[in-house]
Amino acid sequence: MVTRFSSISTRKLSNALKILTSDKCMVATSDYDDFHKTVKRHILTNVLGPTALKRHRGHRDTLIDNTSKQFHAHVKDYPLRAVSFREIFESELFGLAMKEALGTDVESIYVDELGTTLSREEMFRVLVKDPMAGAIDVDWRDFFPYLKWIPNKSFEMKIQKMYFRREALMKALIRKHSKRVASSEEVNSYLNYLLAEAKTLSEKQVAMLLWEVIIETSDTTLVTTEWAMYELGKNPNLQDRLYQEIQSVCGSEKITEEKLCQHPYLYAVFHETLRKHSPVPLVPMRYVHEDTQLGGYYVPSNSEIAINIYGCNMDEKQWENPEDFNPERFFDKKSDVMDLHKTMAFGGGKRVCAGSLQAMLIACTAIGRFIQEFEWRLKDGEEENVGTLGLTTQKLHPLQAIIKSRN
Ligand code: HEM
Repeated sequence: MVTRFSSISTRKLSNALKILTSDKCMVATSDYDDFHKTVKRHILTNVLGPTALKRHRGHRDTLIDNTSKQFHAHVKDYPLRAVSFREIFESELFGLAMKEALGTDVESIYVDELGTTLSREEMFRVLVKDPMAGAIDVDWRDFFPYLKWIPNKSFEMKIQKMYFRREALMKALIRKHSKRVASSEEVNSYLNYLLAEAKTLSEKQVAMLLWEVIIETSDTTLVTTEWAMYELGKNPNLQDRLYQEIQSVCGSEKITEEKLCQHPYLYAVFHETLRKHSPVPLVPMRYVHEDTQLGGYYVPSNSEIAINIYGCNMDEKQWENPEDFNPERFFDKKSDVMDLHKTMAFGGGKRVCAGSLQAMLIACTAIGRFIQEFEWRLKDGEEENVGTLGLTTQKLHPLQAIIKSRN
């Protein structure tokens, strides 16, 4: 399975397929070689570390403003019709991802290898939707390893085609935007940084690193924010409590990233969403280099073990009534903006998620703004729609909510 994709990010994805479910929370030696250290440094320096996040602040504000504008337009045009939250927010997140990776949102592009022009929607499918679906696509031979010799041509061709299209598109995007860099337009992007600072990387590696930012920015933050809005739409009391907090801190001003630290209840909603709907339910396999004793277990060297985040976050011994959505369990007036690891949602250790701060900034500001400006109620029948789909715990049925402008 690992050979279906060959990237840092898809290593993460494909590893997750070799699932070893366990009701124990296990942590062991993770694979952490020089290449991995270097690329993690690059992504933190240019995209996800605190200084880089300051540089991309304008893009995040645009994302929230654009989403809010579209919700207002929806309320004006169709006050009684449910809004499709995902359609709007997903597209704005993709725009942010493209700006961080390439310096600009891209409306369409001609791809030589495919002999066609791809629209923004098609790019989203090739770069985000298809790889997420492909990562969990089932090859029946995985269940019967002794039948591996039987060809499964249609499956292999599907995966290869997906891979080819993604590579071709990334190549086209890089070619086009490298020209802008060469013509010395002032562009603040990961592509510029990699071309200038990471000269030892191959073209393929640059494409992989850029794609990693695009897929990761577009998916998990959407999953978290959509589940939070579902829970708040379902629980008017929790929604009111959050609204009161925002009103008392912000009054008539809009909630911003600077003000987040004055909103302990908003943080509590965020953490509780990560606990109950952990977007990445399984952390990539850890490779054990040495014989190890761990939580009373003997773990021999050369084994691979998985961490079941969902299991940890829904463990009855750790959490009272784990099925309940109850932000109170995280409510702490002294809560710290950096306190992102109250749940296991971002993994842990050297391989801990590099994008946790960005995810927190976007999800909390978005949840805060959407509650500040609208009252949310689930569309009839929506409450039962709690199924998930995919490698991350994306809502199977995109959230449908009736929203009412508060002013
Ligand atoms: C709520 C949102 C998110 C959740 C729950 C999440 C969760 C995770 C988890 C569980 C891991 C594996 C950690 C481990 O192995 O211990 C991971 C890795 C990673 N995440 Fe996130 N993530 C989120 C958002 C993001 C965003 C927005 C980005 C950036 C664009 C990002 C970039 C990464 C990267 C680069 C890694 C690999 C780190 C490494 O291998 O050292 N994540 N994430």
